[in-house]
Parts: sequence; C-alpha cells; structure tokens
Amino acid sequence: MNATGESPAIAVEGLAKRYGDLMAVKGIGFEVRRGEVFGFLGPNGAGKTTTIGMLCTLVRPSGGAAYVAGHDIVGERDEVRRNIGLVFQDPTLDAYLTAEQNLRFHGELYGLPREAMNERIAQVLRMVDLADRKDDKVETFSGGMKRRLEIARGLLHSPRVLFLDEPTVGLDPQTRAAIWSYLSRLRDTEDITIFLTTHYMEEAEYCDRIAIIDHGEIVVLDTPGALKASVGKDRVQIATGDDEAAITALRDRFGVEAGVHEGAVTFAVPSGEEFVPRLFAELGVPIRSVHVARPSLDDVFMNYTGTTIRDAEAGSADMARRMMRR
Ligand SMILES: Nc1ncnc2c1ncn2[C@@H]1O[C@H](COP(=O)(O)OP(=O)(O)OP(=O)(O)O)[C@@H](O)[C@H]1O
Repeated sequence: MNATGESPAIAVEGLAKRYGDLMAVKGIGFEVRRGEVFGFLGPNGAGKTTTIGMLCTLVRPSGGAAYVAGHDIVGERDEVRRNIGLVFQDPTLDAYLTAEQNLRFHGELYGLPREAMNERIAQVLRMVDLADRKDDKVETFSGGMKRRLEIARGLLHSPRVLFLDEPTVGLDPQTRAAIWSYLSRLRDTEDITIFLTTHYMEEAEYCDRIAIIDHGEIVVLDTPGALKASVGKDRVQIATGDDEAAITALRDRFGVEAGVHEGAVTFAVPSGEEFVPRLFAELGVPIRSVHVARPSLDDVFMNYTGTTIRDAEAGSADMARRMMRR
C-alpha cells in the first residue's frame, strides 16, 4: 500500500539477475502506480529486456522480489500471467492467419468467454484502427500494422498491466507517432498501467515517469519534466570564426568549460538568456550564431551517466564486435 491507500501496479525490491559472471540487473527497486505510463530508458544492454522478462515471469530472478498487480512474480506466476499483456520485440503473430483469427486464438488461450469474445475483438481492433483489415492475413500487413495488431492482442484479455519491450523499434517516425497516439488513448479508455522500455529519448517524453537504467542499475527516476529541471542548466551552442579562441576566452573570462560538439562550441550555463548578451559584449571573438536550448532528456542522460545514450550504444556495439572477433 502507498500513501493514497492503493497498492501499486508494480512493486520491485532489490531485483537482480545474474548471467554467469555478468550482473545484468543489479538489485533495482521502484514502484509503478496504477494507471501510470512508466518508461525504462537506457542504451542497448542496460538490462531493460531482462527486467521486463523477470516482471513478466519469463526470466527467473537471481535475487530480490517483485509484485505485479499484487502477485509475486516467482510464487504466483499464473496469477501474474493472467493479469498482464505482452508486446515484445520479436513478433509472434501467425502470418498465415487473419488479424481476427490471431486475436481469437489468443482469446481462447486466455479462456475469454465466447459471448464476450466477438465484442472485445471488435473493440481492440477499433482501438488500433485495424477494424477494416480484420479479415486480411497478417502476412499482407506492414511492420507498423503488425505492431498495432500485437498491441490489440496484448489488450484482448483486459490485462491490468501492459508490458511493451521497445514497442516502436524498427518503425518509421510516422508509424512510431501513431503507436504513441494509440498508447495515449489507452490511458483514457482502459483501466490499465503501461510499462515500456525504450532507448528513444523523444519517446520517454510521453511517459508519466521514467527510470534511466544504465549497466543494470537505475541511475535516476522521476517525471521527464522534473528530470530536465534537475539538470538546472541550459545548453548554449555558438558558431564562431575561431573556436579555439572562443573556448579559451570562455574559460578565462567566464570560468565556463566548453567543447566542440556537432560542429559548434557548446557549453552549459544556469540561465542561457541572461548569459548571451554578456557573451556578445565580452567574448572578444566574432560570433556568427547562437542557439540556446532548455535541457532535454539527452542532457539528463548525459548529466547522470556522463555519456550520451548514442555514445553508450556505440560503446556496447564496439564491445559486441570485439567479443565476436574473439
Ligand atoms: N540469456 C542471457 N544469457 C547471457 N547474458 C544475457 C542474456 N540475456 C541478456 N544478457 C546480457 O545481459 C545484459 C542486459 O541485457 P538486456 O537484453 O536486458 O539489455 P537491454 O537494455 O534490454 O538491451 P536491448 O535493448 O539491446 O535488448 C547484456 O549484457 C546482455 O548481453
């Protein structure tokens, strides 16, 4: 129970997973409230899929405990499974069946009453705008349509918690936006909690709260707004005639450490708007353009992990390549 007297949709305490010598998840703890859209944000290999696998009862924890919809993920696996819907990275639809047949098959597995089945199938197909394609075989669907059908299937048995592992990975930006509009709509129409993983910063913005996970640990957890505010600094980028001279002048005259990122001299200051007029007056190096930005989730990630999510992913890809060569 929490302060509002409601038990959380997900409660996690010291949850850990070891694979041989590797601690993939290092004793994490958090709570997800009922009705929340909660995101796990982190680079490839951070431990997101392993965590979601444990919460869904597919991966056995090495330590700690977790409760989903009030049920123990180790001691009450069947109860947990009845109360959750899954949308995973690897598609598991039957391509040679129609959209409706796929849903019906799933509904039967979950023991949905026959009388309720037709109405619920129609309802979930409407939710993801696939009602008019219900009699088409899945093999004729685009990647985005398949993902939408998987979401519909995950919702069919009215789960209390819907788990989505990277729900928009591999989709084009327009389709990704459409998936997010369906997920946002769900929040209004169903009594459901959504737990998802992503490595897209811009998608984390849609979540009520996010946990940033890196190397198997939760680095920080809060609303996207509070996380951005916690960085407390604006990012200023200037294009100059002489970057080296500008960096030296910033250090000597303003005590600000700058570097060149994305082709511009870049630094962080508490209030960009107040700083820019002083910059023009006192830098002593010609400035061609100035760009001031409020902190983004990229800055949050950088602030708490010391790296950008892209660099972290490039690093893990390098590591994977090195492992392959051995
Ligand atoms: N079955 C397994 N056996 C051994 N190691 C594993 C296994 N599953 C995951 N790992 C390792 O655990 C770590 C965390 O992996 P996980 O898949 O949870 O990360 P992730 O954040 O979900 O990344 P991705 O987005 O790439 O799936 C990685 O180092 C991975 O190689």
